[in-house]
Amino acid sequence: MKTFDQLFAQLTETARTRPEGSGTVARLDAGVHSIGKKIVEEAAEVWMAAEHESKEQAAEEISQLIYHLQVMMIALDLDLDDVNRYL
Ligand SMILES: N=c1c2ncn([C@@H]3O[C@H](COP(=O)(O)OP(=O)(O)OP(=O)(O)O)[C@@H](O)[C@H]3O)c2ncn1[C@@H]1O[C@H](COP(=O)(O)O)[C@@H](O)[C@H]1O
Repeated sequence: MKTFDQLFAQLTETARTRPEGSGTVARLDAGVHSIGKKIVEEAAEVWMAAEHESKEQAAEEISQLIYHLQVMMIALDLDLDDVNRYL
């Protein structure tokens, strides 16, 4: 289990060190267009799970959406403060 900030720190480090086999590195290399499509897909899965599936499944889909949003943040070279200032 990890928090939002801990995941962001991990993904930032992954982007810096580029370990072999990392899905995050592959997503970053695929670029903003590809990451954006994945965000839209995961957002739809959150919606469907919220309406038609269990709370547990909705929570899992929400976690995946958060992951892809963080990948987009890193692709755009945004850090947590860049986003937090609008919360
Ligand atoms: N939290 C996540 C996470 N959430 C979602 N995903 C990815 O997003 C996909 C979303 O699931 P889908 O049901 O859409 O699966 P899919 O249709 O097969 O997706 P595609 O792989 O085809 O895009 C998952 O299969 C993962 O590839 C994640 N990948 C990684 N993480 C975290 O990121 C860390 C670093 O990951 P790596 O870079 O892969 O080492 C990991 O330790 C995890 O903690």
